[in-house]
Amino acid sequence: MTALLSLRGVTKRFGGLVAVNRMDFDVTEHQVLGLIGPNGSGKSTTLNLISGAFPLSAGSISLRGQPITHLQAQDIARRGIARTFQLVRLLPSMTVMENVKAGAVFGHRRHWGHEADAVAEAMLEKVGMGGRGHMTVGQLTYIDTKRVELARVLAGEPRVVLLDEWLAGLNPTELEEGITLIRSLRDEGRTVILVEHVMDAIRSLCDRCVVMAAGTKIAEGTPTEVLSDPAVIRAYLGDDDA
Ligand SMILES: Nc1ncnc2c1ncn2[C@@H]1O[C@H](COP(=O)(O)OP(=O)(O)OP(=O)(O)O)[C@@H](O)[C@H]1O
Repeated sequence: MTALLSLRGVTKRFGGLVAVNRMDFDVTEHQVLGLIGPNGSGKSTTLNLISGAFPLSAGSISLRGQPITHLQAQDIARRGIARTFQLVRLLPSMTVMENVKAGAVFGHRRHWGHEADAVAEAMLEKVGMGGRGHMTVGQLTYIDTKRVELARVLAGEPRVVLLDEWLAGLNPTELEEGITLIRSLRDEGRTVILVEHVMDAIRSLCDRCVVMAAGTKIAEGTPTEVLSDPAVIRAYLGDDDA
């Protein structure tokens, strides 16, 4: 299958620290790729490189064979790559509806006026926040801020959705709902890259996984393959415990 998104030799240095070291991987259409690894292994930085938040130190990233390596974050979003953040980023002075509409206006497929309203309503409904568009961000619970952030991302109709620990901190019922929601994104044709520590979610959602440790890819395969790989187990447990 042809790659939708490809990373080749992607490297990010912060001073003397190599946070991401020559990462190579492909994601195809309709795929959920799990990007996993211990804390500090470079997963969020990899998402930041894909979404254009940070410039690459070396390597290249392409979307449908077109280089996006040197594009600004807003241009990458316009091409159809959108992300959520580990620490949810919503505009606190705006209502839920206004936040989601911003996603519709500035996303991949731009919607204006009534059309933006309709898209925002539909996305709020999709994430279980229907009818709550009038609320302010300050009134929301933690899980609801996550839902609204996802609605904002989806309102831009991205082809590739980058989820940075979107399932973290959810209770078991919310987790089930979250997993169902992410699965529905793939079913409607989107490609998802999931940075996640919740292994049940990785097992039930991901077609493939890339495992990082200390900035480097140490394994790639199905969740079952990588989670039984001794190098992966060692990376999670540490050498002393393995
Ligand atoms: N803006 C930055 N400036 C300097 N160092 C950074 C920056 N962002 C990340 N790092 C460092 O890069 C390394 C990789 O961090 P990153 O957040 O990508 O890891 P992660 O795998 O997402 O971790 P976690 O699972 O804990 O979120 C860490 O050593 C981190 O301290």
